[in-house]
Amino acid sequence: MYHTAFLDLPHLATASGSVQLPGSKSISNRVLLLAALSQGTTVVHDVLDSDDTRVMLQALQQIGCVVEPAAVVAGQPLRITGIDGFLPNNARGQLFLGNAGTAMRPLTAALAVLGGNFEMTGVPRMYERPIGDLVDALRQLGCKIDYLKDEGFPPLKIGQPDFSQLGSESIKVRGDVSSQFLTSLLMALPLLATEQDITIEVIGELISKPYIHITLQLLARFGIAVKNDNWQRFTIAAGSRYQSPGDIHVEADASSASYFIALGALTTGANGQNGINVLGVGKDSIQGDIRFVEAAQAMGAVVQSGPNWLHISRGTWPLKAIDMDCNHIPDAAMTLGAMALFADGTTTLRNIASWRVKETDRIAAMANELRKLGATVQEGADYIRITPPASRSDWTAASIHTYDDHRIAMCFSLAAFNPAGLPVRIQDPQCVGKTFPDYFEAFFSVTQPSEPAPVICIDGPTASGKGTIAAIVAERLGYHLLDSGSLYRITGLAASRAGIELTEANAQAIADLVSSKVITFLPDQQVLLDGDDISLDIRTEQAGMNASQVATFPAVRQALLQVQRNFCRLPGLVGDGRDMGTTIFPDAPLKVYLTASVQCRAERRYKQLISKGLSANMADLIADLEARDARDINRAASPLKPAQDALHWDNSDSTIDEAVQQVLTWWEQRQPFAPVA
Ligand SMILES: O=C(O)C1=C[C@@H](OP(=O)(O)O)[C@@H](O)[C@H](O)C1
Ligand SMILES: C=C(OP(=O)(O)O)C(=O)O
Repeated sequence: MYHTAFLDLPHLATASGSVQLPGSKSISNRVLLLAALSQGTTVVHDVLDSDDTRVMLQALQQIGCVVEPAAVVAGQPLRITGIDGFLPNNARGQLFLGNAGTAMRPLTAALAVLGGNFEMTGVPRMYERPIGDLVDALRQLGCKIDYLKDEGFPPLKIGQPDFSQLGSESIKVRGDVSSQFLTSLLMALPLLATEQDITIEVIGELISKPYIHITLQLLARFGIAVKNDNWQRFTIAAGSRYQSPGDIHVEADASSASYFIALGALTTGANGQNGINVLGVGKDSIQGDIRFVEAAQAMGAVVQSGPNWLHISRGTWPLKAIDMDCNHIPDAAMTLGAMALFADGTTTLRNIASWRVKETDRIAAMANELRKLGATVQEGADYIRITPPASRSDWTAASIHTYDDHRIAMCFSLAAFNPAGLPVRIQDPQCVGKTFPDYFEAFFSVTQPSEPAPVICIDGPTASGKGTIAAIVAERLGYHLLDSGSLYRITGLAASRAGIELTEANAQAIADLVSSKVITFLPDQQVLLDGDDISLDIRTEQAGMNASQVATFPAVRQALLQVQRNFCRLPGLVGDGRDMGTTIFPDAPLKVYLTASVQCRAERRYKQLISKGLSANMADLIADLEARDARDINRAASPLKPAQDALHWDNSDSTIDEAVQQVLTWWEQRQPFAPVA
């Protein structure tokens, strides 16, 4: 996940390949709660690991469930041992539910029926998301729920219910603000339907109906039968008791699939590959958002599908504008808003009033951000109408505000395929953590830029501070990092570990070996070789000697040129070394040449050595640095010298922060985004 303040997506040209999507949020949080209420242990496979499921899991542990392991571990199932319909004595506490509607609402209903003493809290936006219709319905039953702040909104306080007046009348709930209220009752009321049937009656139009279908399907898996009379009355049979199904598998998230379905519809592939494969969810999905496929087809996408896969490629181009009632796909419909940027006319998305009470006011947010890109947008209480920029020159480079809404961030990544060749800035990219923490990594794994990904070169003499500064700049921008100075050490180490003798005769074998390795530079000078931490191993004296040996082999030098260029990947690269700007990336858009006086560099080295408890002598250090500079400057291959177009920074009297800030300012000056006010 990217934790940067913003993430710049360079202009993108093509997309192809496969993405395995993470688990469905809606299924994960339902399954976790149902397993928690059940008798027995449920083994949950492929559960989503994200902010929304983390708050649910934490809350379930607080109410007395045993969860093993305590948090999701990739590739491992979760074992949940339920409370079998009863809270432990004296169950109480404060539950933090972030901004997860699928945690706040269903847990409120379940705990209000079970009768614990709980405070239900969340992030500030959660306190603006309605819950009054659910509270009203639960109060009809005899549940005790108080508002701790504003009437009709969390935070809430749940107390002991009194079911003595419970009669045979149906429980009424409004269905036109959020279907999650009905879902919450459907999951909580089996706990009460031991002696008698319980009927829920929906008042007003039921929105987001397919989510009720998910709820009913999963209730059935946990042994609860519900009679559905035309989506108006739902009857839970007397004698209900939650029973674990044993193993249960969470399919991939159909709403998350929408971004990749759109990607397939928008793009052509590169290198003869065509289209995007989405793995983990397919035509048999129980999730309503799978019907986004039909909407994408209506706009021109060509989609093939199997039980748990989809293949999407571009069909009609430009896309066809549509006019669609999107009530059944409220989340995925936002992706249609982004696709509308590429349509041949005006697209209207209707019956989406619920957008206004989700992570943010999504109608207003989509309208604002689409306008920034050059679209003409009209919004109403429950619709949005989008006309794409009239021509290429009407597109503008936009810095997209994301309103702490994962879907805004994900939707607007698609704008990087604009016909105007413009990059797109996504602010606060970590908001995708709500449902798809690795969204941008997945996105970059199947997209290709129109120009090589941007590179910032930071060259300079030894001990000028370039390594530290490059690492911080890379971290701030979310870019990859290349510490080219350590590549010969890494090559020498890789060869010795593979048992290859470091001789000229083996030069090609060494070159092939290093080309096949995955080398990763992390901040704080950590280096990984195929995932193994080799940071210390490459710093030994032996590693230094091996490095000088392999550095004399032309085949190795040639291979390393390509290895270094391969670091230039989305979203961008910061490379530090001596010949980044002159030889390796001569076309880089920013080249910095960092210097510092010999005296100053020697002092830094001195302090470094002393702080590690090593002995040091200033005169020797100065002599060493001077000799090293002379060697670097005078060597025949790629000598140390500033590129002609490099910007110079003398680091003798500046702090690391100042140098980092300078590089970032130079970089920002090259971006077309309007400065953030
Ligand atoms: O039940 C669910 O899992 C959901 C229902 C929908 O909400 P509304 O019913 O409020 O539209 C949807 O937007 C949300 O992301 C998940
Ligand atoms: C509306 C959403 O979330 P929540 O489950 O919090 O309602 C969403 O994921 O788009």
